[in-house]
Amino acid sequence: AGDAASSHSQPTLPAVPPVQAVRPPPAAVGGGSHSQPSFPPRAPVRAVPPPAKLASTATPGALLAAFLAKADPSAHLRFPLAVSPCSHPAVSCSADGQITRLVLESSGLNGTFAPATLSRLVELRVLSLKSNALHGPIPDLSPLENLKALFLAGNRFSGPFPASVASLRRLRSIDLAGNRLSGALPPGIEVAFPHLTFLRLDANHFNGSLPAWNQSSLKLLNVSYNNFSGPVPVTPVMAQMGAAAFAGNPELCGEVLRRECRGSHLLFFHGPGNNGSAAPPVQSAAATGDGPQRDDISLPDSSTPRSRKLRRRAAIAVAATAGAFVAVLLLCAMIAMKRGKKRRRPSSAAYPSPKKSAAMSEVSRDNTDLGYVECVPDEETAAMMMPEEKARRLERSGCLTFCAGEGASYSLEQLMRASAEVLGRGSVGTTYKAVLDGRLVVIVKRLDAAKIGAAALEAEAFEQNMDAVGRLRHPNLVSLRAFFQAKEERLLVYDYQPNGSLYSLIHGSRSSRAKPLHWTSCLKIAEDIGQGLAYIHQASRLVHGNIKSSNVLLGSDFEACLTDNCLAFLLESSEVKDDAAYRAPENMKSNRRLTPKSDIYAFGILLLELISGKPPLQHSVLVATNLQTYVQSARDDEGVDVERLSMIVDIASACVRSSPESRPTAWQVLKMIQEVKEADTAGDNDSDLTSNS
Ligand SMILES: Nc1ncnc2c1ncn2[C@@H]1O[C@H](COP(=O)(O)OP(=O)(O)OP(=O)(O)O)[C@@H](O)[C@H]1O
Repeated sequence: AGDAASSHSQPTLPAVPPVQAVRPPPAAVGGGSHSQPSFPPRAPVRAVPPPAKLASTATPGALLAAFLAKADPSAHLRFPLAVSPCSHPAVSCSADGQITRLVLESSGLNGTFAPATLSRLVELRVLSLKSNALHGPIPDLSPLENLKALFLAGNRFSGPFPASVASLRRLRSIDLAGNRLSGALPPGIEVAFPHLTFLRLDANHFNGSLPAWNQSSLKLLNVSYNNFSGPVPVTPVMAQMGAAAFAGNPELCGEVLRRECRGSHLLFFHGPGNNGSAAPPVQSAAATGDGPQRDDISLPDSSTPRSRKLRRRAAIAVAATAGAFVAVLLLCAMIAMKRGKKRRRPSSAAYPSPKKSAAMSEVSRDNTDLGYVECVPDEETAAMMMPEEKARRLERSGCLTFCAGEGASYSLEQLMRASAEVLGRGSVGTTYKAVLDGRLVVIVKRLDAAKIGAAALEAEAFEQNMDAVGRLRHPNLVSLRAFFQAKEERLLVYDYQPNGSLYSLIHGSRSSRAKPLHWTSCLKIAEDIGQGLAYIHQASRLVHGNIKSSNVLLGSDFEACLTDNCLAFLLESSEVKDDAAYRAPENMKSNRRLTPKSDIYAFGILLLELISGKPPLQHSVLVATNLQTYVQSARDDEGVDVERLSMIVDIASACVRSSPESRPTAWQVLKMIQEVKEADTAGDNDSDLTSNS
């Protein structure tokens, strides 16, 4: 139990049940069985000797009582100390009755942490006193040599980083966030914990320089909102954490923060050899053969010093991205998930108990009407655990939202370990393929603020838009599963579509003289896209805004699915750059005022591309082209029924009319395509179905 609970992810800590008025049995003082079923309502809850008088052979129960006497002076936590503490769910014990785990989170402890009390529970593996109001210094904990997880976050502890903690070499998880600890970190702390996986020191008053942590085991580090100064050491591990891990320290500088240090050069990590750890595995799509092989996603050639430098920067940037992603997720792990859109915390606890989190996830899994599960916005939590001026500095921050009807289908730990691979860079950001625990594959789109208007990234607007997009569920749409919103991060998580894009299918591996796709495949794909588009327009009254062959992906059954759905709002204030061929004439100059009729125009262009196998036609070329001849000449070796082919060309022609008002609706387009398809299926010309196979 100790090992499991010592992992860095909060939910592994056992739940603390609601505090009940539990009273000891009349004759159970000093003993008691582990399976004591109930306690008669009599006798005082605690009769505790002061710590100074504790015998060196004091029992675990007596030590715990001594701790509670100071930590809970009003004795509102009615802990059944007269019997063995092992019977309490907050406590785990070894076979010989030694306490190995003590979790007293959000328990209203508002006194001090008395020395020589819990620190004498030498078999402790896990100690969590999170989200109380304990004050004063953290006492000497050096006897706790077996301790693996120490969670003291969200209290009011003051004084320096406890030197005794630095002597606990078995520690893997340390969370001291949200206290009033101050001063410099003890020298050598970067090598004090060989197995460290999780270290949170954020929202304290620490100062001095940052140590160069570089344990390959370290998955989360957060020192934000302190007063650290000087360069952030660019070890591979620290570079992975991303800028958010160091934010809120005005005097910090260096490459990781993209802030030049006064009087010195920016720091760069100069490759393996500096303790040897490597950045997370990131490959270009071209390297793996997965996704379109486009020039713009490859890193610079490494043959020149400049390109090596660029490559290094790119690697650090990608590593930082992955780190930021992980940091955002872990930040969310510290925060309770709440049902629905409720925003205010009902309790004053800075952190939820693991039990609450687990219960929330259960609810969200079971309740598909829920819409989505939302984290408590970070600043609210921060406001409860941080001094006011820090709370003011902390704007809206990390929040994970699962979309319509989704429970958390992957754990934070899985996400933390996910490896990321760049698939490409599109109009709104960079797309990654992330593999969780080597099994679950998701697509993560990291939005690029430089490509997107600031207005679209405004937190409320972004959330509203993504909420609407996240509700779209249709077999021909790639589902948005979750989105993340942090101060400087916007991440979208989609289902992974394993069979590439329609762009690759039509143009990718084919030579310029290759034939277009099989006629029946064309009809099926056209119908699929039409279904997805009609759903968007009709069911949600949204606009797709970016219909093109690279935004049609093929699912596991080769069904065509529209992706990047309804992200037009992200591009409203950006310049029109790419894919002009799909742009309706009325939208040529501006991304504003995209309408369903803009989508219909793009669909018409896509339809022509699909059935001709040729690149999309620019509007100027289109108006001067006889589309019937254009398409028929592309398919003249197929023996496709000319009448049906001409019907599809007619549908496309209607879609690309110059006047938006004269274009059909998505439902009309779909219906017309289905009529052609039905005629084809029931048709008299079976040879159509075997041509071009
Ligand atoms: N859900 C997904 N499943 C599998 N591959 C995907 C998924 N989403 C995107 N991709 C792949 O990632 C590549 C990059 O996608 P991205 O959306 O960033 O660029 P794009 O589609 O070329 O441009 P734009 O952003 O303008 O739509 C795509 O070419 C596609 O092959």
